[in-house]
Amino acid sequence: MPQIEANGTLLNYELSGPSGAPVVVFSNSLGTSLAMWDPLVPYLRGRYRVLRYDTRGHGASQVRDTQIEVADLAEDLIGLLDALAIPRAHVVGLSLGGMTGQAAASRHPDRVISLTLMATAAFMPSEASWNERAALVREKGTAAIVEATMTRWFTPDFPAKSPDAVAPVHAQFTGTDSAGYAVCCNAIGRMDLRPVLDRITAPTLVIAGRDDPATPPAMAQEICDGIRHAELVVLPNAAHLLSVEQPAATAAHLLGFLDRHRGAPETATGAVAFETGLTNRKSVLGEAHVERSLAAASDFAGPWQDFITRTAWGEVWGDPRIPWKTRSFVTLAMMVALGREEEFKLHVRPALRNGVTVAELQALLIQTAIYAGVPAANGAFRWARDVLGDEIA
Ligand SMILES: O=C(O)CC1=CCC(=O)O1
Repeated sequence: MPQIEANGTLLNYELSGPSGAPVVVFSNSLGTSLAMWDPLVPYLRGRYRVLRYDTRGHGASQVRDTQIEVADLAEDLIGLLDALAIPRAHVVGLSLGGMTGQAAASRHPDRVISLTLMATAAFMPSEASWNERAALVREKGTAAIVEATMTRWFTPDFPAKSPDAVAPVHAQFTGTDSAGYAVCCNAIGRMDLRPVLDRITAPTLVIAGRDDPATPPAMAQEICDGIRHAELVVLPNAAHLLSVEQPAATAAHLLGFLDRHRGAPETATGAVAFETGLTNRKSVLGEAHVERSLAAASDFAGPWQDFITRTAWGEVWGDPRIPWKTRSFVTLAMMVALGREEEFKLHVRPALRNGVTVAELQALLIQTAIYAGVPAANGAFRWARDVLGDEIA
């Protein structure tokens, strides 16, 4: 993943999605990385251009062991938009990321199309307790507090029920640099964003986890009360890391909100440059496959590759009115109905990358039996097994 200098700090970031679509920038929580958004991002693929980055001192971004304030983290976010020549974006942040979002939206209202604040607070006392936590982590590392943290971040039954969702978060936490974590704790301890909330003009969605002991719904209500155009959603069966514990519900609220404040015309993309199509094609089908296809194209097939890249991948997959997850469903269903084994197999893994789950794939193939016939569905189950093997057992 690339690094870029933003506000004097090297930030690790990832930018993907149709180049004409509005940008949604995601800011992570304390002790995680941009990978914390993995369960949520597939819901947006193809409909929005997703920018995620590691907060400084986290993930693969630069660690700077100097005193900072939450305002500095906000300037990092704005600096990242500057460095990538993005004039305005939808800003989404969870916990520390939500504090960064509040600070960014109050300091730079003209850069924020909309603001989504998840499991966060404008004020989180006490300073002394944050300084104690910072000192403990400096001395013993994040591993010393990881179990207590996971207890706050997820509802009691979730880790046993969904170990695959919790394991990456656990690893991100223990992999976080001690100094990077500690300076952010000190900044949270000193933070009080309550007096600047009324400077936020962007429409704001605040999402709280009903069972979050770290930033309970009362803190979300306090934010809502301070912002002019804010709406509150309290998610059941969710603690602090609500986008990991309840990705589908979180995505439904987020997408509904973003779509209402989209900030881009709802029109087809029309003629687009080859480069735009190439970006989408690689993003969906994978870089290696696309490079192989282009390299294998002779003088005879070259113009065909060019046509497919510009039209199928630029104009059609690049039209943000239909999310890539939906396009994957439709493509797979059409390939079953037409009996196109090669193209079906090509689209199975991209569909999973676009957020289709194995359970949804199974349901889709059963549905094809109704509309395309039992033999077609029968073949498709075999093709899916050929591609996914043990993964679908
Ligand atoms: O560490 C926690 O449990 C709560 C928290 C505060 C800021 C953040 O990002 O997480």
